[in-house]
Amino acid sequence: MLRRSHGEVAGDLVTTSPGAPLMFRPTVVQTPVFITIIILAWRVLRGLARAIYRHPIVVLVSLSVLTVVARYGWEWVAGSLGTIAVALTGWALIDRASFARWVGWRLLAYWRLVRIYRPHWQFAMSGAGLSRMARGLEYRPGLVRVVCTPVADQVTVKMLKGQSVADWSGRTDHLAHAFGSRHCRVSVTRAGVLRLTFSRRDPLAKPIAALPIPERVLLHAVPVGLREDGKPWMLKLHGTHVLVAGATGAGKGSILWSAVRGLLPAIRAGLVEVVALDPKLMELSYGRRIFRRYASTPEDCAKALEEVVTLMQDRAGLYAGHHRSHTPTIEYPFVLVLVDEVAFLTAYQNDKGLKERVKAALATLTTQGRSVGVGVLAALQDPRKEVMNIRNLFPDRIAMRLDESEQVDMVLGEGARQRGAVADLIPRDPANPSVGSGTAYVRLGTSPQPVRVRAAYVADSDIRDMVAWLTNEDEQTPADHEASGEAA
Ligand SMILES: Nc1ncnc2c1ncn2[C@@H]1O[C@H](COP(=O)(O)OP(=O)(O)OP(=O)(O)O)[C@@H](O)[C@H]1O
Repeated sequence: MLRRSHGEVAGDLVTTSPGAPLMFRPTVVQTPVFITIIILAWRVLRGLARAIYRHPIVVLVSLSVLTVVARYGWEWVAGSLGTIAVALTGWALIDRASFARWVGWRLLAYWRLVRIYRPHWQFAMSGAGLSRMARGLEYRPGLVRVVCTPVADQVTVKMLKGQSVADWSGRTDHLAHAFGSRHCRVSVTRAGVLRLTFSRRDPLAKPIAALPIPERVLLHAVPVGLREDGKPWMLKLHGTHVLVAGATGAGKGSILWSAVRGLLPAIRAGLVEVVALDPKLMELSYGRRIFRRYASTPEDCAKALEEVVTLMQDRAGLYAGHHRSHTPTIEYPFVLVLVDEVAFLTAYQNDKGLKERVKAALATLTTQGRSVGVGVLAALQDPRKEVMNIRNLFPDRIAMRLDESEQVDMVLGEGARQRGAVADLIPRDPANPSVGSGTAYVRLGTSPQPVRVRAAYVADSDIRDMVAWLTNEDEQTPADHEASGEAA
């Protein structure tokens, strides 16, 4: 039987504070030995079951090794392990990619789990203020699993009840340093479960050379660079409008030119037409032969925009009651309006009448152009409302290097900087313009979390090659690209 001895006032405790409460010794319950044994046995069994569930391969291999040792001796085990090592080395040499996918990254993930994440989890959680104390016990978020990709570790975490994503996204700096990484990113996988992405290697550290001209053009996924997870960064151009904001020298030109490069086969096939507005007379003039229409003076830019508005309205009239969306054809191609430094036309323009014409045309295109196959891709240095009051009409926005931290939320929306879009911290080196240039933060359609990306750098020689490729009739006929110029 359980024996109870009652709590009593701890008379031997001395306190100097007059208002101190009385201290009680807790009730002591003496547990019989057999109950203690049952509890211990239950814990051992539960631990074993958990080990088998969590690490079935490790348990299976250990049991197999022990069985072989018991039956045939150590020589057999050494021989088998040697054979397995030779087979794995051969696999790695013959097909590195499949070896990495099935074995390499899994082994690395296990190694990092037991060497880095598990040993440091308790201190990292309490240091970052993400564990909770209740009734003398510490409750920690659960470390569910670790997956390694070529560039990062993805750690799945079960949040404590009552925690929010904001609790975690405000602690990314603490977490990154606790686990020896430079960046940590938080994303939600399902209710109560988060994925922390710790980068091990930065695929965006070095400039990316111009991407190859694609064989097939998908207007909702034009390759323009790389994402921080090492995957291609695809830009949606059809059915949306894109605003690129970045300080001078941020590399806005590389996004504009990478987009044009990715569209080239469809331009050659006549399925896409580009109208380029280049009020600074610098960025786009080099490849003007690629564009259906090129304008540089403010008057000509306003005219070009109004021409596209007319085309858009004609199409809207034709489509009314027949189509609800646009599919590019040679007769009705997708029209991309490319604007370098849009504020030159909408804010810094002296001629008030011209300024209003440009603003009205841009507002009309960005509100009505999407469903009839007209898109706007505009670059801008200063994202403040006074400079660009129609920035919210651009559904997709890209924040390149910005001068002030407040500008990040102006571009990507409220809270984007807090969620990790530190566009104001993109490095710059006046002595080496390629440092950090082309790097940006974007929000992909599937998640509100900003993702770091870098556009490929399209040099002048690449633009020359693009013009030559476009005008070289021998290489491929436009018909070859008709099927590949399919749209969103
Ligand atoms: N993607 C990139 N990768 C590496 N370096 C780049 C990239 N884009 C641009 N650069 C470097 O940065 C310099 C400035 O780029 P760019 O002229 O495109 O900037 P910008 O944002 O258009 O500036 P501005 O608004 O002053 O015209 C380039 O000359 C080049 O050296």
